[in-house]
Amino acid sequence: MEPSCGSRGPGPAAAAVAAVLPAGGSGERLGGATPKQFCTVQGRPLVSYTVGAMERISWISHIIVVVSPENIEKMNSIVEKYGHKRVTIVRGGVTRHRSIFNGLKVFAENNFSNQLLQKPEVVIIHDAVRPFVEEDILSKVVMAAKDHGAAGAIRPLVSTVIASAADGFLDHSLERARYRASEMPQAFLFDIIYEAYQQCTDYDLDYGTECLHLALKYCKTNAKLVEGTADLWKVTYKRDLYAAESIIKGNLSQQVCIITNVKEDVAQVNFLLHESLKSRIKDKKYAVEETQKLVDMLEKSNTPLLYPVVLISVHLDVSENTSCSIGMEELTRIKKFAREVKKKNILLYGILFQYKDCLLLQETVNSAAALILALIMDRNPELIGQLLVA
Ligand SMILES: Nc1ccn([C@@H]2O[C@H](COP(=O)(O)OP(=O)(O)OP(=O)(O)O)[C@@H](O)[C@H]2O)c(=O)n1
Ligand SMILES: O=P(O)(O)OC[C@@H](O)[C@@H](O)[C@@H](O)CO
Repeated sequence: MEPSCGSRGPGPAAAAVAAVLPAGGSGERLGGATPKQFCTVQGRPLVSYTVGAMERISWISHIIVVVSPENIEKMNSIVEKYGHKRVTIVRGGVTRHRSIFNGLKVFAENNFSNQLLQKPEVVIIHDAVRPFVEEDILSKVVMAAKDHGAAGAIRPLVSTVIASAADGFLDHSLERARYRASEMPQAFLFDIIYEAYQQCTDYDLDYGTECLHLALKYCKTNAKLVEGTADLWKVTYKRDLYAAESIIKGNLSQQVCIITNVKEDVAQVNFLLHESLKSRIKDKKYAVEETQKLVDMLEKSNTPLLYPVVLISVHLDVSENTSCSIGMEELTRIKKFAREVKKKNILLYGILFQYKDCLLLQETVNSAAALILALIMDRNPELIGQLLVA
């Protein structure tokens, strides 16, 4: 008997779109005691970036994060600390498919979680360890799922796929151009993917890796394949975590608020420094503020600091004499202050800008700008409170 795999169109009770993020794995291939979805990048768990990416999309009505039973409390604290909304945490299973199935049940079975959420028309399934997902690809797979029942992001293969014979020698290889790597996000009409999971065998649940396959096998639904972007990759090995950190730092370093003090005698230096920085930073805002006042502002703002905030205090030494005008007492004060604000997730660095010879001003400005960019990019907590000489 043909399984009833739900209608192609949205049911009357259908809400908009929901997302299920499987985050219940142990991350064996990455190694270490902490499952990769909870490994921190810039002090923030990887899963929080992925949840944040989904939250930024207003038409995703609900986000289901599926975690193993022993990590439910940890996930609850992440949701609270980073102010995540529209999130429901669900108990995972021993395999990825079982976790995803559990995530879907929250929309269909009363007794599965303490709240039955309105069934979505379309459900996105996206690995929680794929943090770099943008609205464009999500919109494409959702629209394709609405039209075709299922859709998934794909990417060109980097390596050729080969088949090994029982004796461990090459049996045959596949013509790489005819194949693609199945990535995430994927999207399905809820009724189709839920029916597929209800129909599938334990073997599928325990050994399968492809949701699109379940929709085809059990609901005769050929998923629409959507070309994805290069940053949809999954954090699997340690190198992937380093790559994720580098990308996140790079993104953060393009958002800079340049604070300068207001004293007239340094207006020229401020202007030149801004000019030198603005050619190298995409998304910059300017403000004039004293460092302490800025720290107080950050402290009083009740929005959680999702990332370490980099503050760079530029100390101008315009004295005529050759020796440095900043003594050990001031250096110690700066270091102490930096340690204090570090507890508030603020990384404070110092730049000593010695402006003695106007002929060298532009050179010194460029050196200061290069140091500032390096500090913003590197965000090394070991350098806080140090005074680097431009
Ligand atoms: N029982 C499982 C296994 C995996 N996943 C999730 O499915 C996604 C992709 O799976 P994978 O990369 O294989 O994660 P792990 O199983 O944790 O990795 P490994 O195979 O290296 O242990 C991850 O977000 C992972 O947390 C899950 O929700 N439940
Ligand atoms: O196989 P793993 O459990 O490592 O990761 C899951 C991936 O297979 C899956 O996310 C994509 O291939 C799309 O199905």
